[in-house]
Amino acid sequence: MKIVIAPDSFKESLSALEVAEAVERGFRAVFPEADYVKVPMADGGEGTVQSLVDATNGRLINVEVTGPLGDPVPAFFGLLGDGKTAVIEMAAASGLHLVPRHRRNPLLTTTRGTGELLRAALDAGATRLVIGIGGSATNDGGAGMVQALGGRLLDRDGRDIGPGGGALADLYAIDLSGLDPRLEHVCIEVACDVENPLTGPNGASVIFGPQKGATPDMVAVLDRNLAHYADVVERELGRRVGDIPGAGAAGGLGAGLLAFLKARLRRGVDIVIEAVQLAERVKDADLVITGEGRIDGQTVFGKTPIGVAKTAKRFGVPVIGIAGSLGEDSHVVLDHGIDALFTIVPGVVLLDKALEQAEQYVVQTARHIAAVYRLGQSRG
Ligand SMILES: Nc1ncnc2c1ncn2[C@@H]1O[C@H](COP(=O)(O)OP(=O)(O)OP(=O)(O)O)[C@@H](O)[C@H]1O
Ligand SMILES: O=C(O)[C@H](O)CO
Repeated sequence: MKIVIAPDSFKESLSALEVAEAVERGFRAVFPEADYVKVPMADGGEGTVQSLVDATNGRLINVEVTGPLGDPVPAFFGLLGDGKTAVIEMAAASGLHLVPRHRRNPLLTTTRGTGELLRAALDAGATRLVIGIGGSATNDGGAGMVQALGGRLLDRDGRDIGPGGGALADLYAIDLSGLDPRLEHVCIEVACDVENPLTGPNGASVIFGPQKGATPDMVAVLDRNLAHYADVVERELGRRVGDIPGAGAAGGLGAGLLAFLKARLRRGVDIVIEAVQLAERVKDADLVITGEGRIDGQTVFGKTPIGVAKTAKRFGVPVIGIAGSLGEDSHVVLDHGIDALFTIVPGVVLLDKALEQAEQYVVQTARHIAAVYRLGQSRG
């Protein structure tokens, strides 16, 4: 019997590999001889680098880069087992968690560090870049990112504009002649955490500016600046990117990646499914187990368990989902390829305890699931 275990991480408690190992332990108590294939998964969000490194026997590479406010921060990216795919979470370099609340100011914060991570990935020999974007402290449209890669964003006097969403007001011309030439030959795939456009009432500044420290007045300036930025990009490069869903992700980094690096935006879980060759691994499985920290009605919108379930269903393989917690509408996932759903918490416990005990709870739940599965087989 072959069992594929392909969960996402449980945020704040377990990495995807840890979840998979715990499931295997629980199942082994009932099916000691089964063949277990662990495939740590992700959807482009936090934990994607770790999962893909774990799933492909790749390695984490640590690099110091420019943080959102210009101070150096320790960051990382993953070089996957194929030696040519690098995986980057922009938040590792330019994330909101890197800026203390009282210093949050998207007029000033920059994605320069994200560009530096991309450069480090090129230095490591990557020819394919997967970039998960979201959770940013920035609203600069990816301006800092392209500057770090050798692009020049100039004001009317031909000087480089400064960092942050505030300085975009000065942008007058764009010169990409100094852009790192290696970028010509790499394929760049971007997973956005949201589908917002660059500007307007659903744009990056209005929807996500406040969480980054923008006051209502700042939001107005930031939105106007991103609109100006998009106009200059269109005039100078002939690319119109502001309305593409995801352009507004990570403070407009989505737009910057599309405009300057000709990146392709894709659903994160689809990128991961491809990178870990999930179809190949599940096609002859008897059972697939997936899961994530919380499963609810939103899970069907591009989250890992559904991506995994759809892949398994292409081969008619049954799928069981497990979650740290189940939201009210979690049953919706039963219409999207998950055949049965379980939560791991054994009783009424405080969230802190649930997070802390997660590993043990997963083992226990997996053991119960395996027992039910055996029962089904014995009636066979
Ligand atoms: N072991 C656990 N027990 C109970 N609840 C958990 C456990 N682990 C995670 N959760 C709950 O699930 C929430 C969301 O976790 P989840 O892993 O689904 O993240 P997410 O925000 O959907 O991540 P992403 O969108 O990046 O995939 C956590 O904040 C936590 O409240
Ligand atoms: O970084 C952000 O702005 C949000 O996570 C949306 O992408």
